[in-house]
Amino acid sequence: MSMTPLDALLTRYSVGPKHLVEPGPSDAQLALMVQAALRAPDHAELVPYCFKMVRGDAKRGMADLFADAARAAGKDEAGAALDAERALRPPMTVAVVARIDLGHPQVPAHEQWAAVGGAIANFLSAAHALGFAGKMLSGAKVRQPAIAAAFCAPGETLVGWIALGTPARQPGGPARKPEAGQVLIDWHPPCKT
Ligand SMILES: Cc1cc2nc3c(=O)[nH]c(=O)nc-3n(C[C@H](O)[C@H](O)[C@H](O)COP(=O)(O)O)c2cc1C
Repeated sequence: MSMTPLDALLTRYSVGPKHLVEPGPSDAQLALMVQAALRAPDHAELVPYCFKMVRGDAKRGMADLFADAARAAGKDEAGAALDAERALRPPMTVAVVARIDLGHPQVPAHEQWAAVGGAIANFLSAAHALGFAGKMLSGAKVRQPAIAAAFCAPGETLVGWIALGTPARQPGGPARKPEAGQVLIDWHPPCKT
């Protein structure tokens, strides 16, 4: 039975790299995820982001960067190996890079960040609708100069990485979330004094 679009939105939840197995998405499936990301609201259609696929030999290169960053942060070889493993484990990793135009005449930075968030959410929901799972991850690594420079041009920000693959465990339903009523509230105009 296929999932309705609303089912996909209501049942998506993050699945971490430990629980992701092959297969990862095909090129055609990745293109659908990116098309879904591009449907997110985006003031003035700035597209203030891009997705960088890490696959094949690039995975090893990212693992080396992660290991070097771990050593630079004072971790021992076991810690460096653990960080390298984070790059190698998921079937596929997609780096999310933001390009926020701080001087845009109409669109302030927070609206551009909202577009980035919408794109990430749509990307993950599309992955889920296609039978995959994933998790957006960041951590201090995104600010590590060598890692940031490896993924970003000047002025860009490394938001983090989406680990992607097939979920290995039975879907257990979405993570605990607030009731809708906690975030959907009636607005009232301020009282005139
Ligand atoms: C930009 C961004 C960065 C994130 N970085 C991390 C992270 O480094 N570690 C982590 O455990 N969760 C991180 N999260 C949160 C997870 O991706 C996930 O959304 C959270 O665990 C809630 O699970 P859910 O998506 O099933 O609601 C990040 C989320 C976003 C949007």
